[in-house]
Amino acid sequence: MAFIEMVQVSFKYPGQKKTLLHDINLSIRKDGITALTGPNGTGKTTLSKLMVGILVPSTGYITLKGQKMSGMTLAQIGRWVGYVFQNPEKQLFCPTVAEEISFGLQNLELPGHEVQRLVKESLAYFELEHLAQSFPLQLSQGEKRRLAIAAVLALEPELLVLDEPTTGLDAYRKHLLGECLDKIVTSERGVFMISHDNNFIKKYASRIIKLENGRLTEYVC
Ligand SMILES: Nc1ncnc2c1ncn2[C@@H]1O[C@H](COP(=O)(O)OP(=O)(O)OP(=O)(O)O)[C@@H](O)[C@H]1O
Repeated sequence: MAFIEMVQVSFKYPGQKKTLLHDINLSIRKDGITALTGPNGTGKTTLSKLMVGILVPSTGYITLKGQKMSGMTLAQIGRWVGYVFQNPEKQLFCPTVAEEISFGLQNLELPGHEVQRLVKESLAYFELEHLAQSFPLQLSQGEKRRLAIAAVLALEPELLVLDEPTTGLDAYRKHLLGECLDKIVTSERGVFMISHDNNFIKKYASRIIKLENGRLTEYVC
């Protein structure tokens, strides 16, 4: 069964004349790394926001684990699907880097010592230990992106959706991110990423889809 299924989805922003996405049929399984690419402004971010319930289709419907997403709250969807925004500042809101990672874990009601262990592990993996007590919005762009990814990943979502995750990362950190995505896939979870980074896509994606003029095309890797 597909993890997320988009069926005949079309989308138009309120107040806009033009329909942005037309008759999208897309099945996302919980395996491998799917990359979504395509020209600027074609609606990739919009499509990803529909996939995670932030936006609602104008026509058509989306299912998550076989259930219609329209009947679910964002909190219910968020238990299974993690979303990392294109602009990491949109999701950083805590007073310190360490709290940014612990916030979601505390909401899962894990014991305190387990939260501390997971935060320490995340900080070490994303090389943010020296910034643990810093104010997130004062970090560099690359550090903010690493923190946004770390905070979502710590929650171990079954599907991780990332919008342009390599922006602001140097070659070494892209390599670490790629390894991390590979690890997610080997633990039977899935990754869906929007990216213009062709080298990164070629190296890590197992499936590439392209959005152009509001319609999807699929390429076999
Ligand atoms: N809230 C909104 N209201 C109206 N129009 C919007 C809104 N958000 C995005 N758009 C428009 O929808 C179109 C698609 O935007 P979107 O960000 O989904 O494209 P994208 O393919 O992800 O672009 P990029 O590659 O530049 O990130 C753009 O023309 C954008 O201006």
